[in-house]
Amino acid sequence: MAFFKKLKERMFKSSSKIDEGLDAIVNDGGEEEEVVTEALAHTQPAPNPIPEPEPEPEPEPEPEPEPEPEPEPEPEPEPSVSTPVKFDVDLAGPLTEESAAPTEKKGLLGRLFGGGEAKTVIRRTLDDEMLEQLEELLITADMGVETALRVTANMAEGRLGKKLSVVEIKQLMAQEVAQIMEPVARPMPLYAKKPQVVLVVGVNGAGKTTTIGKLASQFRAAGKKVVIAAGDTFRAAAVEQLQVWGDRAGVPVLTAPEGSDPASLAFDAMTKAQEDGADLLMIDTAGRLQNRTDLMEELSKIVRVIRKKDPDAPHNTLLVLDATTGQNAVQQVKVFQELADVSGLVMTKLDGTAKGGVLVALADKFGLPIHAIGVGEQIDDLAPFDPEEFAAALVGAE
Ligand SMILES: Nc1nc2c(ncn2[C@@H]2O[C@H](COP(=O)(O)OP(=O)(O)OP(=O)(O)O)[C@@H](O)[C@H]2O)c(=O)[nH]1
Repeated sequence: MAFFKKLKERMFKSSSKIDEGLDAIVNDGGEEEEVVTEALAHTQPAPNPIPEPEPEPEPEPEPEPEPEPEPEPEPEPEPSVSTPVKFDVDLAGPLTEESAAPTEKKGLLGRLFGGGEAKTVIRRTLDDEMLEQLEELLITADMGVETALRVTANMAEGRLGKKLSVVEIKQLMAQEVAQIMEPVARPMPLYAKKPQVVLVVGVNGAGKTTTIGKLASQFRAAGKKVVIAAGDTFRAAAVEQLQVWGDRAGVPVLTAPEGSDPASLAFDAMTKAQEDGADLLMIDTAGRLQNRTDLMEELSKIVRVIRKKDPDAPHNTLLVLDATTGQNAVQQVKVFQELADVSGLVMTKLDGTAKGGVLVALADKFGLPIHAIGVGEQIDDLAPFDPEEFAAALVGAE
């Protein structure tokens, strides 16, 4: 729950983009409606229930053959789902005869008892034009055309012609996004195997080093013994940075001289991790995509070498992606799937970008497990991926 608050704050750029877009869409052709809120319920102006896809069949008042001669006054047929009255009822509790009374009566009653407060909310009828606008908005949030189409089509199912407010659209959107992401939300699997080898791949600057540091710290806090191998031997700065993270996490970092063979370092690290009885060995790698053939050769050599020690290694190949690259991340997944046997994704830098929607596109397109998300540069700014929380933070829903 605490992380959700942080996630919402950090994903402000993505959610405010969607927020502003939704305001413009609903205002364009929407109509003001008056709703009555309970004074003590500090809710959004219009937390009307989202219209259900299928209209509920009206409950037929069954004429019960009562043995006792007690003529019960039957309730009036219910008002339509999207009236302000229903909203009041929902806030007040279960539907009762009194609470199902028409709007004016309820509003008056509310006012008489000092509890009702009239507010206006803008609702727009969901039609093809509005759907197209919603789709465009999601595309600008980097969700990609196909995924944006899928989300809006699911939102529309059984709801065309219904009136929706911004708050309701957000809830609906969050619901559909979460549904797409649910199947891929899986923490990195931990095996009994010692050491479990985690190969970390991704382009330069994606956040590999930072992610390794954060993960190492979390595993260590969970009582795991971790060893890190600074496999990007081509950049002295990368090695130094990893050492800093290792120190922070209290985890040993194995390094090799600049320009030396990363596979040889990986082999040494594997030997050390085995000798030390480490639970996890995390291997950082270079990310120079400019020369794909070299990179592929380098990665496959690392894999070949560590397999001499354990034929099942690496047990996980994590692809780290930078959210600020937006749709470009889609291309990166394709390329790294060719270069390595990617088993899961970590998306970094979801803070400070309006392109968070790309993670939805990745979930939809590749179905690869999403293990964690990064929302800052501090050691505790990496969290397991929770689809509902992510979806709500992305669209700015409660
Ligand atoms: N805002 C933010 N910055 C991040 C996040 N993750 C990493 N960074 C920053 O991104 C920059 C690059 O991160 P690194 O971990 O060095 O990336 P790398 O993939 O190891 O890059 P190379 O060492 O160049 O291969 C650093 O300045 C990090 O502090 C995140 O979740 N949010």
